[in-house]
Amino acid sequence: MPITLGPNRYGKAETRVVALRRGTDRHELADLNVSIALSGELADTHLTGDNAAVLPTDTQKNTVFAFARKYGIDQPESFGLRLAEHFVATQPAITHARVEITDYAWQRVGQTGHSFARGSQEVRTCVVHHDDQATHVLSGVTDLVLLNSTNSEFWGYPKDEYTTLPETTDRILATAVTATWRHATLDVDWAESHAAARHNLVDAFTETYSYSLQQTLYAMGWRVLDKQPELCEVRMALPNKHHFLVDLEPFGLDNPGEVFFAADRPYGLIEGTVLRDDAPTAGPAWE
Ligand SMILES: O=c1[nH]c(=O)c2[nH]c(=O)[nH]c2[nH]1
Repeated sequence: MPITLGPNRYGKAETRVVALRRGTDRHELADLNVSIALSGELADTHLTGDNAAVLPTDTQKNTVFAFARKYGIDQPESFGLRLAEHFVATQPAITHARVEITDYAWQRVGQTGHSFARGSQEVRTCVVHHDDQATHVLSGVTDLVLLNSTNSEFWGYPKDEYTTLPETTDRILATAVTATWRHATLDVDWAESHAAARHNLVDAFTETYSYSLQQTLYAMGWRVLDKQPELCEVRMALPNKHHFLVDLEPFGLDNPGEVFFAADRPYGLIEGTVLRDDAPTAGPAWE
């Protein structure tokens, strides 16, 4: 039976780089987690152990640190593009580079110019795919935790012999947004575009009177695409962070929607894509 090598890629995952700009007393801090995956003509190392085409993952890690020093880290997207283009341009066997970056935001605290605090779990994300055919950039956010304490209903769903969930016309709607959006062009102000997308997601969440988290998901993706012509597709995963009304009757107390049990699992997971009809093809962007 013939057996062949299938798709493969390799690279250094999760290089944690912190870069300080000390130009003035007001330091700039970038804190990234960078994962590189290279692919191309890599059959030999798999089939015979010939490493002539295998730039060590250790070298890839060193390149991240060297580029942080040489070029600084401005936006994760521009740093990712620089790395992806470098590996494809300098390694003859490498035809495709994927660089994934998580950007941990630090907020300034105090008046020193050199003091920072990490607040929420929220992180900024980006993925760059680069080969000689095309370059794709995805940007996003994970763990953006949002809650509406009213303006959410859930009813009208099918009921079978296993259904116990009561219909509700007033509930808490809470989620931790993972959203990723695809850029239709590379001519983008990355910082501005990211801030706008986050803002549009939050606005749509807060302003939508919701009959389901699915409806809210679509409204969020729609708002981003409606306001941002540079983007063509938004993918989201929204866990439904259930808040169950606690029965306080055994204690002789009523509970008019004021005391909840915040369950952490299981949770409903609502996932979906919103995209323009004329979105350019995604190619390997989501791989
Ligand atoms: O917004 C919701 N969508 C669902 O699909 C669902 N299922 C469920 O039990 N509660 C909810 N809420």
